[in-house]
Amino acid sequence: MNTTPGTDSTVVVHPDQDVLAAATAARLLATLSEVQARKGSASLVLTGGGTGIAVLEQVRSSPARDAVDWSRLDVYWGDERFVPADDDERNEKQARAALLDHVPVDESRVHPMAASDGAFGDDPDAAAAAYAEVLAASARSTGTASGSAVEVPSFDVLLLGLGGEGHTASIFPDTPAAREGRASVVAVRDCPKPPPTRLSLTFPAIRAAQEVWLLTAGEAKADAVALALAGADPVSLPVAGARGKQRTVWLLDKAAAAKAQPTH
Ligand SMILES: O=C1O[C@H](COP(=O)(O)O)[C@@H](O)[C@H](O)[C@H]1O
Repeated sequence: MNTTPGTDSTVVVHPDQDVLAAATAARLLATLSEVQARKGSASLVLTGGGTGIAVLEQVRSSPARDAVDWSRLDVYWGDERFVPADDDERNEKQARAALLDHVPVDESRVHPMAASDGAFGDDPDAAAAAYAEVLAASARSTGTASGSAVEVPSFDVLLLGLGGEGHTASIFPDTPAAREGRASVVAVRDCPKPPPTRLSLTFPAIRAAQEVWLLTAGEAKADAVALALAGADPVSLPVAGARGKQRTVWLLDKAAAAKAQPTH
């Protein structure tokens, strides 16, 4: 199926989660190496979640892994669980175990969000403000995304997962984060999915990315996918509000795509 819910949106459906993860890893390696060939370096925003981490594991084991020059890649996160640095729930910890500890990234170009036992202590608002400043500083050195409402880099590829209730990054339905229009990063409390306290990019930051890729698998996501592709309100279904400046690509398995309406 290949639907076009917005001008440059594409839906790609794979038979199952294993094929989805392997094909998305190949797509990611090809895209990042092409961006590096064109611009010299590339930037990637990582997601947590089952499919996002499975993609990183597939990148790690790919024979084409070194098509990307890992030392010329800036790495950011779209959201983080605000827990101690060594907590297994941390998106950074999972991404490092899946990929980043196994490739020669330049640590000065890897930009994790703070942990709850880090420099800002147990203050998620201070941690969010600090990450906004990290993004603003990167934007000042590499160029702010044109037309962006917030000062963030023009991310080349931004990966997102989604929850069955419609959250993406850590923007949950009907929350202040879903209405945020000025900040690039916010603290999120009382999340319905644990852990309850998180940090998240906002819609203006997500929409500064050139390409947004929405990755998900399984029938538990099918209703949210179908509603988003049908044009749901992003406040009540945040994943409907995630889009890239150039492209928005939905990368799904059959079960997650099962309720979506193809346009051709
Ligand atoms: O908590 C989170 O969940 C979502 C989706 O995860 P999944 O395991 O249901 O696919 C993820 O996108 C987000 O980054 C993460 O913090």
